[in-house]
Amino acid sequence: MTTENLISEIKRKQSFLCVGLDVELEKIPEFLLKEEDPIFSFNRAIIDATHQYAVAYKPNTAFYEAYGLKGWKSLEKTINYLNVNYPEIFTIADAKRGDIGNTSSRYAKAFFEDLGFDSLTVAPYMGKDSVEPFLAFENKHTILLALTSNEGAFDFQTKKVDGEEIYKQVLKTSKDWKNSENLMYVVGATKAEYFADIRKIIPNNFLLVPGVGAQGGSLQEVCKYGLTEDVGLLVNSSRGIIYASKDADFAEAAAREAENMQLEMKAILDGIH
Ligand SMILES: O=C(O)c1cc(=O)[nH]c(=O)n1[C@@H]1O[C@H](COP(=O)(O)O)[C@@H](O)[C@H]1O
Repeated sequence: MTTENLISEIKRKQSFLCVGLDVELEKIPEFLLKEEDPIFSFNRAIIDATHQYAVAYKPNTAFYEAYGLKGWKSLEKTINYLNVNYPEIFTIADAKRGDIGNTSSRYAKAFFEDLGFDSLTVAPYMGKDSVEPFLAFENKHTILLALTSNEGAFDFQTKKVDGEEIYKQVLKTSKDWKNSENLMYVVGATKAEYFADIRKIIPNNFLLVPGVGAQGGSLQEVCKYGLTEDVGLLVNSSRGIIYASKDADFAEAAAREAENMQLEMKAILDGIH
């Protein structure tokens, strides 16, 4: 998907919500366990109920890999379901990959070509030659970890090297990589006070912002400095939406949570235009 398509979908839906599909069998309604593929059945119901409020879905592959071959099948069925039924939706494989060049090329082929995701999360730690193989794919997006939502972000990302924080060096250095127009960045919602500085370095790139909902980040705070003219944000919530209820009404409950977030987003967008 092109960035222009993503932006027009955000404007059409008045939403920059990304729903995280982080599925654990222990957390889904018990009656679904009788289905042939409970994870896919759960995802299909969540997607059907929430798609009008969301512009993106983000399965984190850990939750599928944890169930071996069966889990990978559920992931494949989920991305196919999205691509066939909701081609206007932006899809994110959250797998946090990145390795030496020829290995990164294989990861890129797996997620962009074989599975058909629009984007993939990638760790910047191994540098330019580990990320450029992902950037080589046209109309596919590489979402580089910049400043993550967890406590451990302070172990390395905010440390200064040669007078500048490492996360800022990630933002600045990656701008010079080949096909850097295909870059988006992860910035945690729990780090809202950093958004103003981040926008000084990358005024226009899309940011994937996890950490609202279960991790306690604030949508309002993120938007204060994170929004751009083209919105420029995809705000993710996983557990806060998909586990709103463990009963028969789980999909309706998820839809209510997604709608609440969409309405809050619409109000913010109305306020700035
Ligand atoms: O790359 C991510 O999506 C990510 C980066 C980050 O800094 N923090 C973070 O929580 N995530 C992911 O975003 C999702 C957050 O889920 P909830 O806390 O349940 O909304 C999980 O899939 C995390 O792996």
